[in-house]
Amino acid sequence: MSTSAPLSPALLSLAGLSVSLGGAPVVRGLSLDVAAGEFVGLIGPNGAGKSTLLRAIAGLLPAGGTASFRGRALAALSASQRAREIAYVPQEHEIAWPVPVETLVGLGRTPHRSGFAGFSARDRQAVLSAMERMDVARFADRPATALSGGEKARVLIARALAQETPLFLADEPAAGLDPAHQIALMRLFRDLAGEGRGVIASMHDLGLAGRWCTRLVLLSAGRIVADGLPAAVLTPENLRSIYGVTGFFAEAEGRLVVQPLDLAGRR
Ligand SMILES: Nc1ncnc2c1ncn2[C@@H]1O[C@H](COP(=O)(O)OP(=O)(O)OP(=O)(O)O)[C@@H](O)[C@H]1O
Repeated sequence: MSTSAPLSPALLSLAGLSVSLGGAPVVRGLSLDVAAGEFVGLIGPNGAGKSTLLRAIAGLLPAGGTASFRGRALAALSASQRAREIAYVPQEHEIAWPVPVETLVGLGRTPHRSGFAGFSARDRQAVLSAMERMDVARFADRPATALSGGEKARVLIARALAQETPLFLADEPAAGLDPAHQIALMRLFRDLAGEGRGVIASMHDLGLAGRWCTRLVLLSAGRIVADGLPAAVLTPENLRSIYGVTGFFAEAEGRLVVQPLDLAGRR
């Protein structure tokens, strides 16, 4: 029997993960491995459990089953150990205090700093690089509350990037961004995956998901109903049965183009 190791060992392994909210099961016995180098788009209709799953992986919700990171139980990691491994960008872009953008992005370095030590050259470089990658460096001194919705979203992604974690989780990160910044974000996530990190992002824009993710995981009612290459997941049948829509499918520049067209069953 062959015992050769898999080519890409999993960064994240979920087995039988379950989460209940308000007494109701929302994520139901979900198993999933995500390897370094993958940009996974988590897709599915409203209420499918995407945010709940991301929040459970980030350690913000108690979950049943097992979740491990590079073979270690996530539950055994301290909050700061976990924050050095996994960054999470929430769906809400609320910023409570008028702190300068650079200070807010600098909070992403907290898990790497000890006590009240100042910022190291490495910390400053990580903050600057994250602000540049998210095109917010020109706002560095501006209060983070004095930004547009999309700019705030980019600042919060920059804060998570500054964490420099092997795994990056983002809940609908493309929502509210203009097309150029959406595509720049998709390119960034592909680059992070190319650097050997793992990215899991929930997405409603099936066009972006189909075109840029290396893999799609389709959730419905808390369960995975399809998992694989974008073209294998975004099929006419899955669009109809899971989303209740018809779609236009094509290929451009070697990658999938998907555009939802109408409610299924309408003429
Ligand atoms: N605190 C709560 N108590 C009870 N049910 C909840 C609670 N929070 C969320 N839910 C339910 O859990 C289900 C999954 O919610 P979740 O936010 O994970 O879905 P989602 O796939 O991210 O949806 P969306 O695309 O709308 O963001 C929904 O049916 C939601 O109503």
